Amino acid sequence: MNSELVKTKASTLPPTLQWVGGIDGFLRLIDQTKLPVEEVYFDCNSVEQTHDAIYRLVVRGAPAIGIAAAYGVSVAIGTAMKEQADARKAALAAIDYLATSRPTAVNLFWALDQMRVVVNEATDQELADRVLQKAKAIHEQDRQTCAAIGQHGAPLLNGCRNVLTHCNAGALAASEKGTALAVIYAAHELQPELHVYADETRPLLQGARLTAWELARSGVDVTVLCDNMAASLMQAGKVDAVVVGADRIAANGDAANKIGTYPLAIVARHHGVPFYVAAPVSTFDRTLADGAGIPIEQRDAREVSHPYGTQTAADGANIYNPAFDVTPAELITAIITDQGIIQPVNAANVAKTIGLS
Ligand SMILES: CSC[C@H]1O[C@H](OP(=O)(O)O)[C@H](O)[C@@H]1O
Repeated sequence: MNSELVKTKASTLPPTLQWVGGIDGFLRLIDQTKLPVEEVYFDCNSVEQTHDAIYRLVVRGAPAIGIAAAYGVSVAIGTAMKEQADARKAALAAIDYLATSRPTAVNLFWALDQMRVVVNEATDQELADRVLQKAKAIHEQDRQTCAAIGQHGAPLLNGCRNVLTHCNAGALAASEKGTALAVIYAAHELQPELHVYADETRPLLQGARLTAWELARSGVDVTVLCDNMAASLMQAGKVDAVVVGADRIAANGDAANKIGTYPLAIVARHHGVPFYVAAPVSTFDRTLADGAGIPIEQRDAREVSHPYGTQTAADGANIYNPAFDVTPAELITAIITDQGIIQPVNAANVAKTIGLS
């Protein structure tokens, strides 16, 4: 996409996900596998299409896949009604099926657990309507959550000129604004000169493709760099802070995020650069004492060996493709949540901020 086209684009972003119609409606997603070159939509008219959209990262990012899965339960009920099948049975089967789409982001399971409660409580007559209303409520709650994360986090970037981020934790990873980018958007409103370095984030390039697209469309000055360039940038004193998202945070503050986050935290600590994680309370997994138990998604080898269909790894080579890594709490300066700032990052402060339940 040429820079002129980007400059003429509206600063508002298209909705990451939206429900179209009533209880017999469908879930419409912007197809993130096509961005930034094509702005096209992927409609989920079945639970299988919803599961596929989550697995293929048509929709991605911890909050967004939770919201998509919630709507996926409504899609399953709509299908059952059309087929005159047992809608409650279909909804419960959809919840179990959608839980198999991706293992790391706890928001997926947090959302599905809430949907299961509604499905079990609703009468037959109110089932379809109540499930859809719950999915919409989770969607709306996330809008508020992202805004709160932005407001809590912006002051931490006071005086920062250059902020580095990894992957995409923006509007495309949530309902709108996102988590790490919500902080950046809020800081940018106060400091229009704020500049962002976006790690391209191999192998799927969420930073180059999605974060740069969001920020450029939103009028935030952004520079894309290869992941292996971040260390020398910090060594040169060109990074004032790092802000990233998270997919699952253990009770002691250990945080799973896109692969490549952990080395970024090490380098940031070595160079005295503040390292912030931004995440809603729904990203915390209270059942895990530390990050050792966080399931790490292993993805298809071809994402590494044949990026975008072009073979780059030699035949006969094995491929290692974990989608996430875990950054220990002691390397995180603060966790920015919708309920406030966790700093220093330890189990006591996590429990105080997110509550124990
Ligand atoms: C706001 S959560 C975003 C989080 O999710 C991304 O992973 P993926 O693109 O595989 O869904 C990445 O870890 C982001 O930080």
